[in-house]
Amino acid sequence: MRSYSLIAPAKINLYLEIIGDRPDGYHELAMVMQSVSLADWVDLRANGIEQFRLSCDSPEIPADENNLAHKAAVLMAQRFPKAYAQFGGVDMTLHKRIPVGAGLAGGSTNAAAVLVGLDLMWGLGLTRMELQELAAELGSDVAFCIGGGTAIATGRGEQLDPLPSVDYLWVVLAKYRSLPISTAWAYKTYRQRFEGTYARDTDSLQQRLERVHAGPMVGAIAQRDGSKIPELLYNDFERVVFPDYPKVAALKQQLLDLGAAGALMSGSGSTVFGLAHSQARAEALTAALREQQPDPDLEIWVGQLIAKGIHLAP
Ligand SMILES: C[C@@](CO)(OP(=O)(O)O)[C@H](O)COP(=O)(O)OP(=O)(O)OC[C@H]1O[C@@H](n2ccc(N)nc2=O)[C@H](O)[C@@H]1O
Ligand SMILES: Nc1ncnc2c1ncn2[C@@H]1O[C@H](COP(=O)(O)OP(=O)(O)O)[C@@H](O)[C@H]1O
Repeated sequence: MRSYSLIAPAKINLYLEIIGDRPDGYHELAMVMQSVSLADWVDLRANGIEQFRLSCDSPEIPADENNLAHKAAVLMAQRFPKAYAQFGGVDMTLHKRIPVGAGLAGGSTNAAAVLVGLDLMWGLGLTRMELQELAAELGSDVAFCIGGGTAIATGRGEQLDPLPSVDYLWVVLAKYRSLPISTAWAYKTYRQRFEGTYARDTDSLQQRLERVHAGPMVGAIAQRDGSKIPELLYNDFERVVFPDYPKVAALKQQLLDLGAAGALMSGSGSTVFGLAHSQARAEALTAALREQQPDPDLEIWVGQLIAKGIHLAP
């Protein structure tokens, strides 16, 4: 086929623990990642020339070679030069719905969509594992975005172990448009403020990883215990973001006060999400939040936790 439309879902982190420094300057993580129904659309159209071109409906992100989707296409061309020479490049169109600097992996999921789309277009037949290995070269979260769903993510975030779906839960996502947070800033600040706190932990890294695998959040998901999951949400990044961005902390409290079953900041922020046990409750929560905060700067989406990553548009 000469063109593909792919749906690229955002992610949230149901659990995020920073468990150590790594020699490569990154951080060792123990996370539970979760795809949500809020998604971008990524259109790919073969252009018959050896060039990748990108356009995007959001002025907030680069529409050039700095875009992570463009970087994904260049990586595919480098790895599969024969296919590139045979099929040529693509025109990529990003229809952005996922906010930027939101802790929702908007850039990562666009890059994942380009990897999956070019694999299909060029007939490469790459396995999930091969796609994830390419993805990890582009960013720590890109590998998860390929298959999505619910998964434990360790290492830099690219080592994945699938978990049973929690698609029986609903989510309300809320973010101040004018308040993006840089992932690099969040990690740097965490290191400055808390360096040594994980080093003082007497458990070895292996023991800490095992503890997370055997931890209550993973247990609740494995047992399909939807009532426990909202109580077990956790994110270390709240420790650096909340003191510097009190509006984000207040938003989480507001979601809880309005009856969210649980609430948490996603990734390095600034999105805060609330969980609900039904669509009706999620919509009631959205309406109550909107009524309390008519501020147009506050964007709110209602959605579902979903069991898939990149997929073809219907
Ligand atoms: C925090 C998380 C949680 O899911 O998500 P976001 O809030 O960005 O969505 C991720 O770890 C973000 O992953 P991603 O956005 O792919 O990160 P990268 O591009 O690889 O790295 C961006 C920056 O974060 C730092 N980084 C990233 C991952 C990691 N395990 N340790 C780090 O220290 C890197 O040093 C770099 O400065
Ligand atoms: N396709 C893309 N979509 C979104 N952001 C992108 C993309 N390509 C590059 N970026 C850049 O990545 C940075 C943040 O990315 P994003 O994925 O939105 O944040 P987060 O890591 O918090 O989820 C921004 O500086 C943005 O300009």
